Amino acid sequence: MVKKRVHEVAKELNIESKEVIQQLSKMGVKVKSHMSTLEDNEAEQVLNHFKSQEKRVDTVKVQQRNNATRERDTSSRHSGNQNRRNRADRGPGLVDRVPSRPPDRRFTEKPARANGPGGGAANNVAKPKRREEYSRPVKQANNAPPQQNQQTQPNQGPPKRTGNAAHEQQPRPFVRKQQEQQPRQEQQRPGQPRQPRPAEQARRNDRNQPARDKGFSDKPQRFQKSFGQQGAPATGPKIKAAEKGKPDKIKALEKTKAQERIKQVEKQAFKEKEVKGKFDKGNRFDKFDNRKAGGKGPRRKNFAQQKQAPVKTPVKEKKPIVIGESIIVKSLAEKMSISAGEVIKKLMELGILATINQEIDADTATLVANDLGFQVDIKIEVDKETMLVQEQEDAPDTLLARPCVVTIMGHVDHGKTSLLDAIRKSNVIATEAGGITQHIGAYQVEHKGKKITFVDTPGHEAFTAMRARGAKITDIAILVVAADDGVMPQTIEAINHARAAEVPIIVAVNKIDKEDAQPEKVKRQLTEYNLVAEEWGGETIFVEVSAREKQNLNELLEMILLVAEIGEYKANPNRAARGTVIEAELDKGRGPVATVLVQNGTLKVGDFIIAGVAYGKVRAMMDHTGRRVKKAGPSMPVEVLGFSEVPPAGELFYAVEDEKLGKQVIGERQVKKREEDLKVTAPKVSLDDLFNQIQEGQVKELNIIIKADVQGSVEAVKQALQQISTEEVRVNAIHGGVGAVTETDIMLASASNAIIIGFNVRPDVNARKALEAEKVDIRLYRVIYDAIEDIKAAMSGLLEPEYKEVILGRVEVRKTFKVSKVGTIAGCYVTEGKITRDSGIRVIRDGIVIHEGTLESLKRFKDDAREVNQGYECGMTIEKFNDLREGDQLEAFTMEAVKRELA
Ligand SMILES: Nc1nc2c(ncn2[C@@H]2O[C@H](COP(=O)(O)OP(=O)(O)OP(=O)(O)O)[C@@H](O)[C@H]2O)c(=O)[nH]1
Repeated sequence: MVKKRVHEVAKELNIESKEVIQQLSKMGVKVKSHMSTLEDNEAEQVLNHFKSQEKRVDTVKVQQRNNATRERDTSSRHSGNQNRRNRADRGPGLVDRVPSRPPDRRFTEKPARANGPGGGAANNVAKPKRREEYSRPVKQANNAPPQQNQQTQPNQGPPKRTGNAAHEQQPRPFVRKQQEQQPRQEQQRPGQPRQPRPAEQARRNDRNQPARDKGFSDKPQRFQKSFGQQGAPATGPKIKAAEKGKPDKIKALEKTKAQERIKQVEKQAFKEKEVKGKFDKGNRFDKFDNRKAGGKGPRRKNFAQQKQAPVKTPVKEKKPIVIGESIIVKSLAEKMSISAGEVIKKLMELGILATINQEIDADTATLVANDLGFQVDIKIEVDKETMLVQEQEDAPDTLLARPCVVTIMGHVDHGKTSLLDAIRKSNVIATEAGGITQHIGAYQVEHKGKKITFVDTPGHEAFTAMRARGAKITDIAILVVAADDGVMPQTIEAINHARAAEVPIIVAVNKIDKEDAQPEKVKRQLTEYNLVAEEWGGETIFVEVSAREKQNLNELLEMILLVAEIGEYKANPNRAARGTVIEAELDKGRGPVATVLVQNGTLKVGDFIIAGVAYGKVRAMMDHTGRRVKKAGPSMPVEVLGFSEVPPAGELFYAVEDEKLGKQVIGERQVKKREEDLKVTAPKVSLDDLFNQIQEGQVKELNIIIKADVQGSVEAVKQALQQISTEEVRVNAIHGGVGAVTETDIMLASASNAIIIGFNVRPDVNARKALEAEKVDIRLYRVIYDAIEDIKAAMSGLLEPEYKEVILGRVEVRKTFKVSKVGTIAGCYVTEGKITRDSGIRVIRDGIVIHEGTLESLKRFKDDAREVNQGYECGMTIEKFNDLREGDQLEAFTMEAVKRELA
C-alpha cells in the first residue's frame, strides 16, 4: 500500500495539516512538514484519533437530545435487568478509554456504522487490516439498498443479519459463554418495522445502545449484527454534516464540553473499575477488554450511554462473610447486607423452603452466598479440648512400628514380679518387703534388637483402674499361672479383665521347676475359660517358664514379639507426645514426679505438658534405670519432673506445642471439674435407666458382674442371664466370682460399663468408697429368681420403683407410764427431725435394734398430734410393744418410693 503523506491524511479528515502534525508530535512521531510520509500505523492512529473525537462529539450531541426520553425508556428495563445493566454500567472496556491508551481503532469504522450512502467511501479510510477483518459486513452494508439498510439500523432483529456468516459461524469462545449466561438478552431488542425519522432514529440508536453493548457478549448473531450495523446507513452523516456547517468557535466549544463530559465519564468509570471487587463476575469482561485493547469491542463505544447512566453507587467490595456450622437465614442476610427475602428466594431456587428464622447449614449458606457474589469463610467453634485431641490425629503414612506394651497379671504369689525381674535380669524382689510388688513401674527390655515395654502392676487391678479412666496402655497381657497352684480366683479375674479390655493373652505357666508342677493341669483348667493351648487345637500361646531358674524366658519374649507382630502396633514419633501417667507422687526434694508412658510422638525436655489439671514444662526425664534422657519416643516409660501438681495415675498427658492452647485447655478442664464436682453423675448404665438407654440405642450389650456366696449361684445366674438376651440387648456376664463385692469389681464395672449383681454378699468397705466415685449400679439379692425378674423388667422398661427408708427423726424416751388396757405410754422428747403419726418406729437400746413397728398413738399433752417437731415433748404408744424403758432411743422413719439404686 502506498504510504500516506501528512497532508493527505489531513485532507481525508478535512482538517489542516498543522493539526495532524500537532497530533503526531503528541504521539511522539516527528515529521518535518506536511509532505512527510507516514507509516501505516501512524496514519491509522491519527485517523483514529480525529475520527473518534468526531464520533464523541456526535454521540454526545445526540445523547443530549435524547436524555429525557432515554431516562424514561430505560428505567423500566434497567430495573428488570439489574445484573445486565450493572454489567453495562460498569462498562466492560471502560478501562480502554483511559486516555493513556492508544486511540480506539473501532471508530475508524464510524462512517460505515453511522453514515449514509457515502459510508462505503468513509469506510475505505479505515485501515486495510480492519476492512479485511470486517469485510463481509461492510460489503453487505454497501451493497444493501439504502432503504433496507435504514430499516435494519434500528431494527436489529437477527434475521436481517444472517449474511454475516463469518462471525455467525465462528463465535468467539467468550461469546458462546455469554450466550449461555444471558439467553434472555434477545428480548431486549425492540423490533422497528417502520422507517424512523432521523431524530427518532438517533434516539433508537441510543436506546439500543446497551443492547448492542450486551450484544457483543451475547448471541453470535447479535455479535455479528453489532458489527454488521457498522455498514448500515444511519443518521450519523446528517448530524455530521450539520456539525460541519457550524462556526468553528461553536464547534470547538461543543467539542471541549463534550470532551469534558467524556473525561468525567471516564473518570467515574475508572473509579468503578477500581472498586469493583474481585468477586464481581463482570471482572472477566474487563480483563477481556484489556486484552483486546485494540478496541474492536462495540461495548466500548457507548459513551453517551455511559455518561447518561445515573452515576451508579460504586459496587461495594464484598468482604468474605464468616459463618459457623449453621446460620439463621436472617443473620445470613444481615451479613450480606441484603434482605432476608432475597436469601429466601435464593434458597427456593435451590429447592429449600426456609423461613426467616430458620437455621440453614453452612453448605447451603455457602451456596446462597456464593450465588449472591459473596465468599464464605466457615469457622466452626471447637472447644480447646477437642482442638487438642483433633491435633492428635495421625496420617497412616506417618506411623512407624513401636515396641509393644505388656502387662503381667495373675494370682497372688504366682510369680509376676519374679518373672518380670527375671526378664530384666535384676533382682527387684530382694529390695521389696515380703516380695510383694510395692509400686507400679514400667521398664523396657530388648530382645533380638526389638524392644518390649513391661508395665509391672500388682495384678490386674491397676490395669483396670487405668482402663476405668479411659487409658488403654496395654497391648498384650501375660497371664502368670503357677504350675503348682493352678487356676485361682484372681487368675479368672485377670482373664476377665484382659478380655474386657480386648487384649490378647499369653499364658506363662510359671514355677515349672517345682517338683509338684503340673503344667498340663493348668492348660486343662484354662480350657474352661476358653484359653485353649495351640497344641490342643486352640489359639492361646502357652509358655512354660521358671522365673526362678530363668527357664524359657527367651521363648516367652519371642512369643510376645510374635503377637506384637500380628498386632502391628504403630505410632508417629515425629510429633508432640501423648501418653498415660502410670504413677505419680509428690517427692519432697523434686516436687511432683510422674512416671509416664509415651504412647505417641516423642516427649522432650522443655516440652509443655498437661495431664488432667496438672501442667508444666518437662524439667528433666529419667528412664527406668534412672539415667537422664532428653527425649522419649513411643512406648517408652520415663519419669518426668516439672508438673505443677501431682497428676492422677491413669490420666492422659499431652505435650502441647502451643502453650497458650494448653493453658486454655487446663482452664476449661478446671471449670469442667468444678461443675462435675458439684453435680452427681448418673450411673453409666443402670437397671432403672436401662430401658431408656436401650430405646435410645445407647445400650446394645448389658455387661454384668456376678458376685455370690457360692460358685453354684454364680453359674446359675450366668446361665439364666444368657437366656434372657433379646434382639435389642445381649446380656453379657463379663465376670463372676465368689466373695464380697470388691473395689476391683467396681473398677471393672466402671471400665466396662457393667452392672454388679450380688447374691448373699455385700460390698466391702473399699468397694463402698469406690462406689461413691464410680457410680456403678449394684444390685444385691437373696433369690436368683428376683435378679432375673428385675433384669427382664428393666430390659422391657417395667421395673417397679423401689421403696427406701427415710429417717424422719430421733426421739428419746424420758419417762414411761403403764396404763391398764392401754399399755406403756412413753413420755418423749424429739431430739432430731420430727416424728409423725404414720411413722415407722424402731426401738434402739444400747445400739441394738430391739423392736421395729408402727405407732399406735401420738399426743401433745392430751391431744392427738399429726406430727411433733424437734425440741418438743410428746407422748406415744407403740403397736404391740410395751417394753419401753427410759433412755431408749426411738427412730422414726418412713418408706419412700424411689428410683431403684444402690441396694
Ligand atoms: N520355685 C519357684 N518359685 C518361684 C518362681 N517364681 C516366683 N517364685 C516364688 O514365688 C513367690 C511369689 O513370687 P512373686 O514374684 O512375688 O509373685 P507375685 O505374683 O509378684 O506376687 P504379688 O506381687 O504378691 O502379687 C516368691 O517367693 C518367689 O520366689 C519360680 O519360677 N519357681
